[in-house]
Amino acid sequence: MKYVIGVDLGTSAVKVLLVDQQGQVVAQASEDYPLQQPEPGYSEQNPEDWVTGTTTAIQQLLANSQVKPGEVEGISYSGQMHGLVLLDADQQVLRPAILWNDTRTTAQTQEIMANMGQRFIEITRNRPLEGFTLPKLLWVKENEPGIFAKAATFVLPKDYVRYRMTGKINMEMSDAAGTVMLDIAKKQWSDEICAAFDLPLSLCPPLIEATTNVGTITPKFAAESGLAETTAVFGGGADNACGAIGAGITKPDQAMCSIGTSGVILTYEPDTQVDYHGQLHFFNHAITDRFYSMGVTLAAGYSLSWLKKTFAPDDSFDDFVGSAEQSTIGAHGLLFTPYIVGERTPYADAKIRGSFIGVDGKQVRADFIRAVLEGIVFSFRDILEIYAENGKDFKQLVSIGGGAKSPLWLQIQADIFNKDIVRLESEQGPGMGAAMIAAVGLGWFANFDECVDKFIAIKTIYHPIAANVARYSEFYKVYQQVYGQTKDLTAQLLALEEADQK
Ligand SMILES: Nc1ncnc2c1ncn2[C@@H]1O[C@H](COP(=O)(O)OP(=O)(O)O)[C@@H](O)[C@H]1O
Ligand SMILES: O=C(CO)[C@@H](O)[C@H](O)COP(=O)(O)O
Repeated sequence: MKYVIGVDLGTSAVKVLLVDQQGQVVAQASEDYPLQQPEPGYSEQNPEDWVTGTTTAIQQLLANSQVKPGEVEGISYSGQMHGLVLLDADQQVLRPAILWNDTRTTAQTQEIMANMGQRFIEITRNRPLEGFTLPKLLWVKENEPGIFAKAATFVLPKDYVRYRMTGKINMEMSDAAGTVMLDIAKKQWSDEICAAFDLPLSLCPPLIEATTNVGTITPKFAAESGLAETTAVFGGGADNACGAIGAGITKPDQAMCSIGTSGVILTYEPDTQVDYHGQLHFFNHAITDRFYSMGVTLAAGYSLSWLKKTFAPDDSFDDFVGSAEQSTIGAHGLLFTPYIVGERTPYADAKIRGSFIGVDGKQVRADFIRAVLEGIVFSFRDILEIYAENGKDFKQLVSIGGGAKSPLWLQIQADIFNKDIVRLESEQGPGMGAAMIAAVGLGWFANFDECVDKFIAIKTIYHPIAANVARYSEFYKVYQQVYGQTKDLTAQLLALEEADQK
């Protein structure tokens, strides 16, 4: 038998999948790691935790499956995007990684627009948001000059893990797009952007495609993980690009809804013709020479995890989420906005914070859980509205990520979007996408479409219920007003809190 491994380097955990040639998940394992938030708006992880977690998860995977290491023909990766890993000339990590949901870089995003303006958007096809990598590099340059002076190169989270498994430093294209230092149409580092911010081009590592075979596992990593030294290693992709492949989003008019730590509505783009003027993110796909656009809710699964950790740490996730059945549509008049770490789409606003609106003495815990589930999906509806304004209407969305485990949440998606929601056999889209990259890289399939036909299977389709759709559209009208009416209030509260921390 022959197998591939997909490594999904998420924000909350690394998840590894062992997949056979029929696309069956033979075994899976995962390892959690911590997130450090030393100051408001900061979000960091220790790259060593990713390597240790991946090593342990692979050991468990091989032990659980009884598969012989030599039968694992290939391995590839899906990685949380944008995180800055700075390396010195000896490839040593210089500081903790600054993650995608770290919003300390508002000043640098403003600097970028002031310096390059529209030209920046033309090259990168994105606005310079706090989460992207370039503002993080500039933050280190300005605030930690001693560290920056030692930096020889930088990589992204999954590229670092791949380096530790192979000894080769590269950056893969779909992730490189999320640095906003790439000319995404030319697929080259932008010397214009590097020059504008006085960054040496030598900082930017060599680019590879998702399916590029970068070599095999080093003897050291083989000894630590139990993998064979013969296993071929492929570039991998940004987690949303991999999620799209794992959800079978390989053609126009298909769309995905992902609830991981962040939340994403994404569609495939065949070329660079469409222009969302930076309102949506626009990146190179893990499918060579193709693209995707997406809107991002910064705290989707994270809002729910925060609620559970804070108020019900001992409940199981299934029980906690399931208890929202005891509430009703609109959570007895309670609305939640999921801006608990700021927002990206449709409001590029690092200072906004979340709200519960309509708190009433009659409400119970189930209403608060329900309001959080609904508020997250309302924020996705905001993204779908941008697509609709640009003439894109999707018949159905494929739902993936940890949030797709909940039948209640899937029905809420169908009702708030008024669209069919597809649940797949495996909700682990990014990990499956990573395994599919290895399968295509190995030549098991001529292209991703062939691999999708073999590997992806629908489990259930959730259809919108007309009465629920009508009721939710009334609540959505109120939800749409909350951002404007809470923006100043939450900014004042944040300023008071920040002053208190100093
Ligand atoms: N049983 C469940 N039902 C609904 N949502 C869940 C469940 N378990 C976890 N989640 C949500 O899934 C999120 C994690 O999803 P995952 O795709 O693993 O994220 P990441 O890739 O960012 O680590 C959590 O933040 C949580 O809100
Ligand atoms: O910043 C983005 C996309 O631009 C996030 O989607 C990250 O890529 C993290 O993903 P998850 O950990 O939520 O899967």
